[in-house]
Parts: sequence; C-alpha cells; structure tokens
Amino acid sequence: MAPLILNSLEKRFGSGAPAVRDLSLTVQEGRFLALLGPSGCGKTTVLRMIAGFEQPSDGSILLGERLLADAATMLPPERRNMAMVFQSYALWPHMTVAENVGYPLKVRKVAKEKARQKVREALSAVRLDAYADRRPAALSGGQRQRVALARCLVTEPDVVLLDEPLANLDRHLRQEMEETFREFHARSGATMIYVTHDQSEAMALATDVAVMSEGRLLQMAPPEEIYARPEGLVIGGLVGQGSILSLALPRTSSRSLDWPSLRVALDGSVAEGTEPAHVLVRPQDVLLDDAGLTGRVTSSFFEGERYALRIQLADGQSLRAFSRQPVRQGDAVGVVLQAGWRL
Ligand SMILES: Nc1ncnc2c1ncn2[C@@H]1O[C@H](COP(=O)(O)OP(=O)(O)OP(=O)(O)O)[C@@H](O)[C@H]1O
Repeated sequence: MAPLILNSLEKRFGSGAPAVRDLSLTVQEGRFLALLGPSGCGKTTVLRMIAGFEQPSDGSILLGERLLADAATMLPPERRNMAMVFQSYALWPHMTVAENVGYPLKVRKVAKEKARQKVREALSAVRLDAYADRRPAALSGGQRQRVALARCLVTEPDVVLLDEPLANLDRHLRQEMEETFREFHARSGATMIYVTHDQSEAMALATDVAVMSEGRLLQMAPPEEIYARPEGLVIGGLVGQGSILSLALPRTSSRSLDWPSLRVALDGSVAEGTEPAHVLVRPQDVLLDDAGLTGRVTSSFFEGERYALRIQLADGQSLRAFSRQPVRQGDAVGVVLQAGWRL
C-alpha cells in the first residue's frame, strides 16, 4: 500500500464554475480521511474521481508512484484495487448475505473454498456470522450497511471509499455504525475516505478532516486541530457550534484570545491600530458571571442536563451559551468570555 496523492485536481462539468478546483492533498496509508463540506461543495465528485467513475479535467491522482488518472490517463475502477460503499448499499436482493459478500470474489474467479473462507472472515469482522443465509430484505438498515462493508473487505482493497454511508440511518443506529466503522478501519488497515456533511460524524470517525467549500480545499488536519484552530469563517461556522463575533482587534493581537483582550474589544475602547476581525467563541467558553458584560437572554431551551441559551450583547451581537441553572428568556445576565479564536 502507498499514500494516495491528489495533485492540483480539477473537474469541470460544462461551462459553469468548476465542481472541484486546484485540490491537492495526500492521504497516508492506513489513515481515515473525512471529506467534510456543505452540499454541492464537490465532495462526491472528488470521491468519484478517486474511484475512477469520473476523469479529472486537470491535475492527477496517484497511489504511491502509480498514476491512476489525469486528463489524458484513466485507469478503470476495477484496476485501482479500491472499494466503494454507497448510501444505498447496492445489495443484490435475490442473493443471500454470504452470496452478496462473496460476489466480488466470484467475479475475480477466486477458488470456491478460498472464497468461502474469506466470506466467513469478512462476516465475522462485521459481526454478521449468524446472518449468512438471510436475504437483504430480512435485515435492518444497519445490518445491510454491514453487509456492504463486508463485501468491500473480501477484496482486500488498498482504499475504501464511503459516500455518506450513514445518511439513511436513524440517530441511534448511526452511533452504533460509527463504532463499526472505527473497528472496521482498525481491523482492515485500509486507507479510508469518507464523504459527509455532518461535522460531528467527521470528527468522531476520522484521523484527518479535509474541509471543502465551493470546490476548494480550505483546511486539512486532525479533528482536534480543526476544532481548536479552524482557518477562516467557513470552517469556524461549520465546526463545534460556536458564535462568530465581529470585533476590532489590535493588529498585533494573537489568534488565541483571553477575557481581558476580548473585554477591551467588546467595550470598543481600543481605537488606535485596530483592524476588523472575526472571533469564534464556543458556548462552553461563555460563563454567566455578574462581573462580566451585560447581555439579555433571547432564547433558552432545556436540553436535558443543561439549558442552551442565546444571549444578545449591548452591541447587538449574539452568543450561544450553556447554563446548568434555569435561565429564562428576557433575563439580564452578566457574561465572561473565557476564550476566543481569531478566524
Ligand atoms: N455529472 C454532473 N454533471 C454536471 N454537474 C455535476 C455533475 N456531478 C456533479 N455536478 C455538480 O458539481 C458540483 C459538486 O457536486 P458534488 O455532488 O460533488 O457535491 P457534494 O459536495 O458531494 O454534494 P452533496 O453532499 O449534496 O452530495 C455541484 O454543483 C453539482 O451540481
């Protein structure tokens, strides 16, 4: 196995703006990359180019030193040693679970006994040993998804591509399947690329997150890094439910901001040498404290273990906050912003 390299990748459909532009990234062997971004940003197009269903208009795709595709070259999907798991599972309804899982081996004319053993191993990896003789119609959504995963395991792919595989499942099942994916990744050792528009899913599963917007790659980093140090407004707005404030900050201020510097900026008392900036403030960093700035609660919802609040500051800007104590809409509160991140 080898790293998967996307090199200044571009895809144009017709005459409009390119669906993917100048996208470069490297996925090291065995990593789990989540491609995250809003609907229409080009995630699926990137995945389809990697799989071999679309040809790049420009740039190239390599697995190690092997060129898979560029504007002039196009290795067919079956010669890339990749497997793709679709949202719809794409199982054959007339075949049993074992037959579905063994199908890629039959196509490759693998000897029967060997194929049987591989199917057994793959079904055990997704905990479906007991379901080998069932048909897909007699399985739950999560079980069907596991059959689709087992089917991709049997071919021992270098790269597994997943296109929003959990989108059709309910919340409870999604959590269970996230576990299955993590386990599947650990056991198979395959490089995985996972398309999603759900930031919490991307964070929970992946070893690296690549955020896309309008066909471009904005930032690629491990989940903790994207969460703690998002680059720019789009990513700041996408990850971790924060509020974004517009403030005038000293040109020399650091990106990580504490309460004294935030307080001065919110007071509007720095005038000289400032520039407009966007500052991300996470709800857990907003403390209710009478020593802070005054604000008014514009909404309050009980979420189970806490209240989720929206608080409007004197300058009209709004913050999200949490409170363990009951707080009502219309209440006046003091707020201290423990930390902020300049986007
Ligand atoms: N075969 C095609 N022909 C023309 N335009 C296309 C084609 N496939 C995708 N596009 C366009 O390319 C852009 C990116 O689409 P893509 O499906 O990659 O986005 P996405 O981020 O995966 O979105 P979603 O999450 O909704 O699936 C969109 O504007 C889409 O309309």
